[in-house]
Amino acid sequence: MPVEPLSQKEIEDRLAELPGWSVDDGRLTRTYRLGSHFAATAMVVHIAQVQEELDHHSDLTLGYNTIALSVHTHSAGGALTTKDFELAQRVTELAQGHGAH
Ligand SMILES: C[C@H](O)[C@H](O)[C@H]1CNC2=NC(N)=NC(=O)C2=N1
Repeated sequence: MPVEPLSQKEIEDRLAELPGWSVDDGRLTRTYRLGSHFAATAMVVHIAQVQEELDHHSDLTLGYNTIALSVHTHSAGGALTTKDFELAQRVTELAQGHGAH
């Protein structure tokens, strides 16, 4: 089912509920720092599981002890949609359990 682009106001309202996330070059983004490379890798796997469940996938970059996410909706021509914010919300929820900040 197609998803509609969010308006600027809707994006700002949703962003206000997601501390640490920002819109950069039209993509919803966030970087996390973890305690070790292995901890960061485990969180990447957990995010990948959620992305498969949601059928919505970010560009996910693993560093030494960092993770960077960047997402927009390909099927909406690269706009931001509720699917991007749903993924960000799920990642925010799981981040706490990984000790990510
Ligand atoms: C066929 C499959 O459902 C689509 O290609 C999904 C997969 N993951 C996706 N991820 C993102 N970020 N945008 C999409 O439009 C998208 N579409």
